[in-house]
Amino acid sequence: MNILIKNANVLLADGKVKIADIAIKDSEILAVENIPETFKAEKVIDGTDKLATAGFVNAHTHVSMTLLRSYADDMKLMDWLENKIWPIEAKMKKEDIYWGAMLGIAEMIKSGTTTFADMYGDMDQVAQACIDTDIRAVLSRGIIGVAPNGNQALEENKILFRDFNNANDGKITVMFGPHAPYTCPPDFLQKVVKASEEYNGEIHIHLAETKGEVENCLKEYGKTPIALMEEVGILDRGVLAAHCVHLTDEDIQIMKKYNVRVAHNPGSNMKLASGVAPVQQLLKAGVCVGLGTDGASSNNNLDMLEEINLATLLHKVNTLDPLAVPALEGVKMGTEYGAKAVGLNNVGLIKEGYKADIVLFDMSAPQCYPRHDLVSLLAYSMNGSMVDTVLVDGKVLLENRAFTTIDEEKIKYEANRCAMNLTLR
Ligand SMILES: CSC[C@H]1O[C@@H](n2cnc3c(O)ncnc32)[C@H](O)[C@@H]1O
Ligand SMILES: [Zn+2]
Repeated sequence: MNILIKNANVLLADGKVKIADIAIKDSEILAVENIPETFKAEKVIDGTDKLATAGFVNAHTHVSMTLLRSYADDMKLMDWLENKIWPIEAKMKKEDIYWGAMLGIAEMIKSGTTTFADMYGDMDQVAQACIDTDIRAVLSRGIIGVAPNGNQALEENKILFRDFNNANDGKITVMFGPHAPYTCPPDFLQKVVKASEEYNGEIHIHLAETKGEVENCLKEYGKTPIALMEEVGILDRGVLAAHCVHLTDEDIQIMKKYNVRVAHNPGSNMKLASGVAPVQQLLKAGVCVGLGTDGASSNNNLDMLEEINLATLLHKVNTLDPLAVPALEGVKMGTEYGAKAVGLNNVGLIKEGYKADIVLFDMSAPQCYPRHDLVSLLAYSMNGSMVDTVLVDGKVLLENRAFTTIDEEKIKYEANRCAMNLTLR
């Protein structure tokens, strides 16, 4: 379908905001500003008083964990995982994964996210939710190598790859998802490397999230998690690494050498008291850093604009440098860099030839005045509930804050029913 977005404040690829039109042909942006006279729109969207940005890329989440939102708070990572999360996840059925994913996807679309990278079990259900909502996603089957079903989980990741890589008109891609070095020992990770070579798939993994993880890794293997991944061959495969909080200077050099892409999760790292990732050093070293929410049980929402805001603030207070992660850098981490981090080259910018994944923010609220600097307003003043219109792959999924294709009330009802049943099992 040909769509014309008219007269919007457009955040352009050079970081400047200009009033412009955007022409969309099928799934792609045909032109920005200089629209060909021959372009005939079948639908016109009025962008007056709206800010148009590329859709946010949530570079690391576990979307079905929306069912566990507010279930276990104020705990450290391993206590949270071992004593609350893993026991209840063991009771989750396919239906729970599906409706948890539908709820999370609805929340993400409504707050401007158009792509997410996910790692969980029963990923065929998450893939189905992506197909039913038409969001873009990079899916991996989370694999706990030390669990009795570790080998089976790896087989399921292969099946996920076969069934869903490039599915839904290319909107779904698949990676391999070994959970972490502390749940996947080196001999198991070598099997993952082999599978990723066989399928030509990249790897999504949690790395160096807590001090305890790094200390244990040094004790057991004499190497940091990053150095261990280099030794095992994981880094040769193309890696999306979640967290990367506790890094040495040598780790950062290794990450740069192998082009490891980072999903920084400031909200989750703060809530689980994991620490502050060295984002300024990573960016300075030329490492690609995107942003993620992590799951809704450690955040506790999937609002990427909040994550952008947290990233811009956290690194200033941590380094005592007001120039740490400026507004535009935060927005790029949530869009352009996030897209690269999850392995998508034509996503994350409003630019000719890029995928038409576009968000229009309603700028009518009092906190959008005065308009000295719209990027500043986006990073420091606005919030996800100002999202008015969302397009993914040139299709309008949200218009006037309402879904065009999915039933929000049904999703909330079913997800709540699943969550309540789950706690009774
Ligand atoms: C095996 S599927 C993925 C697995 O990861 C768990 N998880 C959620 N958040 C985190 C985190 O911050 N660090 C490590 N693991 C996390 C999730 O509950 C699933 O069990
Ligand atoms: Zn995670």
